[in-house]
Amino acid sequence: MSDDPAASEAERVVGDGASDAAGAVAGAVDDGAVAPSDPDARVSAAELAAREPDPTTAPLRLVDVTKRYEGGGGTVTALSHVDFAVNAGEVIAVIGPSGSGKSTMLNLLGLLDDPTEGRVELHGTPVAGRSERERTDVRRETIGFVFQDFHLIPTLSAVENVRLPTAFLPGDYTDRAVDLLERVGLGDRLDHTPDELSGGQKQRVAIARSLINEPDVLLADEPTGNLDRDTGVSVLEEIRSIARGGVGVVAVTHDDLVTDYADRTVELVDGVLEETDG
Ligand SMILES: Nc1ncnc2c1ncn2[C@@H]1O[C@H](COP(=O)(O)OP(=O)(O)OP(=O)(O)O)[C@@H](O)[C@H]1O
Repeated sequence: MSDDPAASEAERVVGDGASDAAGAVAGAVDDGAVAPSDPDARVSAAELAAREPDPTTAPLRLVDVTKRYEGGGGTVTALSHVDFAVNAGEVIAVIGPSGSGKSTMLNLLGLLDDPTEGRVELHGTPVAGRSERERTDVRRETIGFVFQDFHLIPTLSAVENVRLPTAFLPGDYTDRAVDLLERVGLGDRLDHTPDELSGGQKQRVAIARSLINEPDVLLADEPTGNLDRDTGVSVLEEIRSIARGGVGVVAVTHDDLVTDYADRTVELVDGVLEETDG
């Protein structure tokens, strides 16, 4: 971690990995239709991904994961034998009542905590056994984070916020940050600070920032929690478009709007994961 609070915030929420994000994001506008020559066979990329998920290549996967917390009040089983794979191109909503294990699941997917039993796999490779440094690197290279309250640095402009995770890397990522902001419709707000942006615009900046490392998976914690319905819709359209570009998205939510936009919804009930019809 850096002593610079702005850089530390960037490390906390997105890490500093970098490769060519712009190309992937530029390609994320297609809505995923394939096989156009046969309309009856037309199917979205997400449907394809969801239809035949290959666990051995899923970007991120929980395998028979149980998570227990030991505390003053005894043992709490927050997750029980959870199997879950995030496939490229799909948006998955995770719902469930308070205390059902959603945050615990998101922390495990974000490699921020370890399961008590079972394993977390990245592209078929277990995460366990990696050093903290390796884990941090792999998190930065693989996973983007989006939060309900955006986690933007108030003193920095939109461009500076987006390129912040690359602060420790050689080279200048300004052009890429600009590309990403244009991609999310903020090409005319590049120099605005967060307090000069609407809630939806702030979330778009946060989404652009989450993509600067070209992640395979986007983990979103209540991404529409602070947005009105119309703004939520436009942010969800953006998230779905990003997924169609090949990113797997997991959104923990209480918002029915998110489940409307999800390709599938899973529900946690007392730490047990169930697939729903939604
Ligand atoms: N560090 C901890 N120590 C002990 N128990 C914990 C800890 N973190 C979570 N728990 C317990 O694990 C269970 C799952 O918590 P979690 O935060 O994952 O639920 P949640 O579904 O995200 O809830 P909410 O919707 O209210 O945020 C709860 O019973 C909670 O009290």
